[in-house]
Amino acid sequence: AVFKPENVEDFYEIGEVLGSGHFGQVRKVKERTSGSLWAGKFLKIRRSACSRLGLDRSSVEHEVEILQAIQHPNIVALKDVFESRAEVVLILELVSGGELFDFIAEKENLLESEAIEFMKQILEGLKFMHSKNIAHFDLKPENIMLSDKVSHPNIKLIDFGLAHLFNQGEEYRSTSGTPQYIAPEVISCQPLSTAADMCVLSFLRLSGLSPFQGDTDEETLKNIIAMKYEFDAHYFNLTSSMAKDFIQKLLVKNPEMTAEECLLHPWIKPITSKQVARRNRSSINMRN
Ligand SMILES: Cc1ccnnc1
Repeated sequence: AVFKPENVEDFYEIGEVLGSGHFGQVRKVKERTSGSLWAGKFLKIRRSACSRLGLDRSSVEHEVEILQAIQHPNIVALKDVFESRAEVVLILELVSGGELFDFIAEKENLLESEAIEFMKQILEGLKFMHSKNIAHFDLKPENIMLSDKVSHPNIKLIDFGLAHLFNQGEEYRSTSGTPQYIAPEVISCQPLSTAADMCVLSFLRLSGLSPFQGDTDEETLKNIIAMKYEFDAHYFNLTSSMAKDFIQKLLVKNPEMTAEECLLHPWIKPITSKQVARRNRSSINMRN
């Protein structure tokens, strides 16, 4: 893919750092013509095959290809791509509501109705991605952001650096990801699928916890393989049985539900008014 060879600063005024990660930096940028605000993701590109620093260009092309393939209200939008000598800059939709993680952490009790609203939006984004045979593979609280700082923000999935587009019938193995949020099949090197995105998701949303958190990374990985987790009563005593049922159906080696099926689960899509009432009475203890 050819990216714009012009200098990004001719078109955008570079602002404050918003975040940084394995890839490089994300900075707030202002488009000079319109004054509109965006997020510039500055990726260092390897200059030579043997250098370890930076990303190789093909992985950046891959991330661009994936972002161009999925335009959805719950997935960060890609507007433009610039390339200079050693850097590629993705101009992304500015997501300024912070991480869902922090929003949840600040809450004493997250009402199940609030958790469900977040879950629904995440599932809509995942359902759309999975319908295009794309799995995120690095789904964790830091990569689930909120569109803006309002009372009912929209979910935006970001950072598709590890995402993968499945070609028909292709088997894909990867051991990248973040230890405490990795799905079991990733660690046991089984063929991956979009189900990996589903596995840890629900538990996280409800409690802001990684269900398998061990004292060290290998301890955590062992827990995941053993699928050893318990509903720590301290956190889940008030959670409705529907919510627990929802989690139990997902937090298994082969998650029983796809994103699409999750959206139909009674916890998310209540059938009767009684179910709605029961849900609104319960809340979820947040990790304190
Ligand atoms: C960190 C980030 C990424 C994408 N858009 N806005 C902010």
